[in-house]
Amino acid sequence: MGSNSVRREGDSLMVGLGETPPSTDLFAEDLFADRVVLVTGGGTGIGKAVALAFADHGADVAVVSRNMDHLTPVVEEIESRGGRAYATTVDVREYESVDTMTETVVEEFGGIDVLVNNAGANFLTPTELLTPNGWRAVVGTILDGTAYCTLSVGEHMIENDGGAIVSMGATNSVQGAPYHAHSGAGKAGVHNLMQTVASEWAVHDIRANTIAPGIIETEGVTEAAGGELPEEILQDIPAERFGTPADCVPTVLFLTSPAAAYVTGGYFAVDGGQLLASSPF
Ligand SMILES: CCCCCCCCC/C=C/C(=O)SCCNC(=O)CCNC(=O)[C@H](O)C(C)(C)COP(=O)(O)OP(=O)(O)OC[C@H]1O[C@@H](n2cnc3c(N)ncnc32)[C@H](O)[C@@H]1OP(=O)(O)O
Ligand SMILES: NC(=O)C1=CN([C@@H]2O[C@H](COP(=O)(O)OP(=O)(O)OC[C@H]3O[C@@H](n4cnc5c(N)ncnc54)[C@H](OP(=O)(O)O)[C@@H]3O)[C@@H](O)[C@H]2O)C=CC1
Repeated sequence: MGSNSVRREGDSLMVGLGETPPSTDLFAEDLFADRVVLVTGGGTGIGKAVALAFADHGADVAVVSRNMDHLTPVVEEIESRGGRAYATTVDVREYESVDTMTETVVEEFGGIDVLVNNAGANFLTPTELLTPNGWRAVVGTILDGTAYCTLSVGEHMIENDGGAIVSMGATNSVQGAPYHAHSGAGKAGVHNLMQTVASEWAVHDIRANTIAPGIIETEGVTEAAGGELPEEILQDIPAERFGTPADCVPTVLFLTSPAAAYVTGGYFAVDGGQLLASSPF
């Protein structure tokens, strides 16, 4: 436990910088009962943790991405826990593919109440070596993909009188950093898009927020970083550890639950303090 953690005798939960407890210790079991949740990129990393958590709190969960091999185990895991789940493939860079996905999920579950735009892509490269195709592969996934899913599912939410959207941004969207030209610009676009959607679609009872993970240990980010996350980065993270997918889960659940009924257009860093400037002294 860190020195700034608080624990009273007999408490099971810390309120300082500690390990994030499982969502089942934090939220009501039926928080998302009768709700349908769509998680893009829901077969791996953060998306997988989020999809499983929604199911643990009663939601019917659709997981979508390009590779069914990523999705099937998540469906099986949710079903083995007694939940309802569905998977279909999509390439979020293609609008037609996204629209088919939306129709398929609506047909399967009867609607979509929550959209989690989690599908993402990244690799680190000096900007002068970034090819147009490399730019498109990453920005197409992050920004076009988030926009396409938001437009397609949003149309459905407007018809159905409301919903909640959460998009995965990243801390690199507010602070440029070497080798992040495509990823940082794409994530900045995601943040701005969510603000616009929040302002326009409040009238339709739709909320939209952005979560900005810091560095969350997943296979995806480790590969994007070239195979290893350099330990030196920890010097810039006040929490003194990398994040885990479980650290991101409660913020996603909170923002898409009725507890956040007055929260829209926001930007929520889940980064162990990574965005804070270090002291020059
Ligand atoms: C330090 C800690 C920081 C840590 C970082 C801090 C956090 C940052 C915030 C974000 C973090 C994350 O998103 S982490 C999540 C990362 N997860 C993922 O990336 C999973 C999905 N990724 C993918 O599918 C692939 O990696 C990706 C390349 C993006 C897309 O695959 P595709 O099959 O569509 O594309 P490809 O045909 O392989 O490649 C398309 C073009 O991109 C180029 N390209 C591909 N990989 C390349 C590479 N490593 N370097 C240069 N260029 C590359 C290719 O040469 C092609 O260009 P041409 O040669 O010109 O044709
Ligand atoms: N881990 C980190 O440190 C950080 C992550 N993030 C963001 O969090 C989100 C999850 O990342 P993380 O869990 O780490 O990484 P992963 O690589 O595990 O997740 C990316 C997911 O996106 C899916 N995906 C990629 N391209 C497409 C596409 N074109 N169409 C549909 N699905 C696609 C992948 O599935 P498939 O291959 O089956 O298509 C995969 O499930 C991403 O948006 C990422 O940018 C933000 C900041 C930091």
